[in-house]
Amino acid sequence: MTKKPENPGSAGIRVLKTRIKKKSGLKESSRRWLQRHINDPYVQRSKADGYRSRAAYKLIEIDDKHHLLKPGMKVIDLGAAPGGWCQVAAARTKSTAENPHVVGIDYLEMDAVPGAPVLLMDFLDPDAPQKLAEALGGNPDVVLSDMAAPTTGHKRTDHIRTMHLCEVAADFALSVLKPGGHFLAKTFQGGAENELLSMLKKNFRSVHHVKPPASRDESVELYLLAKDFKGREAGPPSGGSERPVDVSKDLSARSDSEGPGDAEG
Ligand SMILES: C[S@@+](CC[C@H](N)C(=O)[O-])C[C@H]1O[C@@H](n2cnc3c(N)ncnc32)[C@H](O)[C@@H]1O
Repeated sequence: MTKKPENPGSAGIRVLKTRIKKKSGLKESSRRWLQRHINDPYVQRSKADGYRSRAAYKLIEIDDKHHLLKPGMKVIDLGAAPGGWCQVAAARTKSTAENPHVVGIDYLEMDAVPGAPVLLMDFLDPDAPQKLAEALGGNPDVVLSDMAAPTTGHKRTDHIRTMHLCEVAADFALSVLKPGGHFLAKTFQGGAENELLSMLKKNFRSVHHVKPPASRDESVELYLLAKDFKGREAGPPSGGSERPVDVSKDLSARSDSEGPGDAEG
């Protein structure tokens, strides 16, 4: 009888476990992080299912509930590496290597995902919007952003940087989305995001926060989901008179579970 080949994911987890044992010099906090990572059921599942990241399940869970991705849709994935969201978006929109309609961008190199070419560049580079439009060959139906700024260890700084990425992503979505399109972006709880929410509410028919089960309870991470873009003829993105938005009301109104704590990567 032939021996069943070992799942490459299980091998990876075994290597990590050995490293934790061997690296007695590892800082306690890093040891705890690694231990939590390898014991995480989503990490184990992602290895078994062939996903590049546990983050893939966040998009799967959000899409299962809110129905954003459909076959044939054009999708832009901001902050794509290592590629979990690209894999999910390509599979659900039926984007293929021959006819790709999912395009990602990240400044970190990653292995190619069939059906989802990824631009190796900083999204904050002024040329990025043009390059993304060229690579996609038209306007997207969905703009996804899982971008997170590299952590500095200073929570406030990390928070401000990631919120800035979310705001730039929202401006981009407003300038490229097709009418009826959707925008999903990582954000953090407790930020001064009234202005952003107000701008999204003017331009989309439904805006709320979601916290998929795969997003760790102890993480301040949340996703902003803006559905059904009204279209650019609805007026300039931040034009008109602004009305104050009660963020706490918005958070409690969302349908998914939530939990306070640190940001997750
Ligand atoms: C949480 S990871 C994304 C995980 C991804 N959704 C997945 O499923 O594999 C965040 C990514 O955002 C990228 N990122 C952060 N700032 C960026 C920027 N200015 N331009 C491009 N990518 C950026 C990081 O390099 C990182 O790979």
